[in-house]
Amino acid sequence: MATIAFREITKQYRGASAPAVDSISFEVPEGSICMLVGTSGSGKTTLLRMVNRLIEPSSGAILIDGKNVIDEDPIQLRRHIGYVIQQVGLFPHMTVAENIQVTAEIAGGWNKRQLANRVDELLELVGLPPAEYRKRYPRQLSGGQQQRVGMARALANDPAILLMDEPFGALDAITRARMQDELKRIQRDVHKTILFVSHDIDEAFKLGDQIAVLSEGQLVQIGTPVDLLTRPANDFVRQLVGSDNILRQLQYVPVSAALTEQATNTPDGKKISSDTPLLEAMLKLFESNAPALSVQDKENHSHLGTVTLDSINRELVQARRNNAENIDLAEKNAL
Ligand SMILES: Nc1ncnc2c1ncn2[C@@H]1O[C@H](COP(=O)(O)OP(=O)(O)OP(=O)(O)O)[C@@H](O)[C@H]1O
Repeated sequence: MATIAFREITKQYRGASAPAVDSISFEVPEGSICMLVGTSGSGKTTLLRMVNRLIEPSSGAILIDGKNVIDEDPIQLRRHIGYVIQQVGLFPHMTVAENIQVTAEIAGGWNKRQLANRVDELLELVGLPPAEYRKRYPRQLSGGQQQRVGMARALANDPAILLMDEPFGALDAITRARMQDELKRIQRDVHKTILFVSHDIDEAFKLGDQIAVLSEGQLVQIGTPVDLLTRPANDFVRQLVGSDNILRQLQYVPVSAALTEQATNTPDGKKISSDTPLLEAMLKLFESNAPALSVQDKENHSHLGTVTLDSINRELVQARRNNAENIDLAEKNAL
């Protein structure tokens, strides 16, 4: 596992009037997924590609476990960082197995049997039964299957870091949702530190432990999905993440935000974990016809309070009010 730390990282392309990435600092904790979102041209890909030095920074530092990537040999560095892009880039004349093992072969240190075992293990991991897919050629795969092979190839060397640049951008909505679920499942096993560029805010919410919002080369806000929804730094973030969108609030804000003050037990003992989204709590209240649910700490299961339809409604109204006040404040400040 590895931590990535950006320290005032800047990229000024020659001849450009402003930096593409402008003194950005933040950290991606090891084993977490950080989503990079923002409008087109805001610097997401540039930031991502500076990590494996496909693009050289103009100033600042990128530290991987405290070591500046600039001090590393770029080829060595790339062997330890998986890279997945939209145009998967499989070699058409090589089988699936050959495409996957090529990265491990380049890195060296594997014998034939180990390589074959590794390929099968990775194919299993990405959900392609080895016996069926090992010998196929890329043209015999669907777009989603090619993307799975791309993932397997990126994981072949067991890198601590994965860089993903709109990997699912070219897939239809259903396949994309399936790939997102697969990535979440794989991440539960492999615990990589993942930096993921996305144009799809729902994808960012679904996958991100953190979401970094970029605009014109600057980091506007970084936080958890719920941070961004409930405390957007400005109007740009509010619009981008849809903080006014009630359904999104219900989907992502946890019940712990809507506790009633009285920490009393519910009469029939219906329980719910504190990280359950409001929407799920509402459905459970409707389904069970219970007046309230007991909210339990997601770690130690202690009783934190209760949640009711009223308390959920109160939270939503309060969130709307906060949003309206923030808009007023932003407008006043702009005058
Ligand atoms: N090689 C380059 N030379 C000069 N300018 C570049 C180069 N690559 C990117 N840029 C500029 O840098 C800025 C940031 O580009 P970048 O591709 O990082 O943005 P992005 O947020 O990934 O965009 P998109 O979402 O459209 O892919 C843009 O203004 C782009 O025109």
